[in-house]
Amino acid sequence: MDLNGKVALVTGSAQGLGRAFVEILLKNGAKVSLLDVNVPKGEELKAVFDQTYGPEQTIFIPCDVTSEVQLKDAFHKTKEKFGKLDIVCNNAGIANEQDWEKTITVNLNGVIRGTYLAMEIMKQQKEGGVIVNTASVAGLEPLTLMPVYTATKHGIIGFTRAMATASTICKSGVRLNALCPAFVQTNLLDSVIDDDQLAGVVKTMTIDIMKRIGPLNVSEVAEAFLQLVTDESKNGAIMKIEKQGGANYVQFQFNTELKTAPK
Ligand SMILES: NC(=O)C1=CN([C@@H]2O[C@H](COP(=O)(O)OP(=O)(O)OC[C@H]3O[C@@H](n4cnc5c(N)ncnc54)[C@H](O)[C@@H]3O)[C@@H](O)[C@H]2O)C=CC1
Ligand SMILES: CCC(=O)/C=C/C=C\C[C@@H](O)/C=C/C=C/C=C\[C@@H](O)CCCC(=O)O
Repeated sequence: MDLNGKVALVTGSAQGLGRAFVEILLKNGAKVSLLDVNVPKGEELKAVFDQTYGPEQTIFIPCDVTSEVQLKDAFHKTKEKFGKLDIVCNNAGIANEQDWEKTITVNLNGVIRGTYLAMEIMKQQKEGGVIVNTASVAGLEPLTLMPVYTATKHGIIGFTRAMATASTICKSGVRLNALCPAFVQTNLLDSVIDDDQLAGVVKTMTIDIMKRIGPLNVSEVAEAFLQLVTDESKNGAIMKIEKQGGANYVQFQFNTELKTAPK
């Protein structure tokens, strides 16, 4: 997929991975709708992008992905402003095991709602579209310290794979993928490490692991994101990216017996 003239929407785009995803989309010629609950940071970033890419290439929409009204409105405003929607990245996420219900509503409900809103628009477009949901390695292997965060990321992967299969069966023209980074140097990672609520011995163990495998930087993950967005042959693929191992597609074991029609 050539990104020139394409229209994208990224949630959680005011900083961290979301900001990096927006930047690589802009660099490749796309117009981008930035959604974030952090309005000052979002407006500040919009001003930066206006300088580099011109005011017409982006729009910033204050949006809390846990609000159905706000998310619907943001998708509507994006379609109204740019006329179409080709790429959606449901990226907004938090790691808060104390307020675990909020973690579920942001990380899982927000991705599910964003996916459905994107499908509604894209399936009516001749050119379809692509949805990339930001999961995590924690969606493939549990994080001892963050069981609820782990559950949300496992949920994103299962949901995305199911939607991708349904999209193929219905010939909707929409591709769906999930991106699973290992540790990435962002505010989220810093907040987890600095969280003194986390258990001592397990925290030390996990931080040792983090130091050993090394955090990725956001631009490394953004390159993997771009690969998923532009490769039109990969509907349903789940991509894992680690500091040492780089980016690889995850192989899942299918129980073929489950796939045969009932006797
Ligand atoms: N940092 C890491 O080690 C990894 C992060 N991830 C995932 O990447 C995604 C982005 O995380 P980071 O860039 O690391 O975090 P970050 O904290 O640097 O950025 C997250 C952005 O999402 C926004 N946000 C949070 N709640 C929101 C809500 N309810 N509505 C709208 N926006 C909201 C924040 O304001 C912030 O701008 C998350 O889904 C996270 O789970 C996945 C693997 C590793
Ligand atoms: C306190 C340490 C921690 O859990 C940090 C989490 C930070 C970011 C969120 C997440 O998206 C990153 C996950 C990265 C996982 C990488 C490798 C895992 O296999 C480590 C498993 C460590 C464990 O058993 O807890």
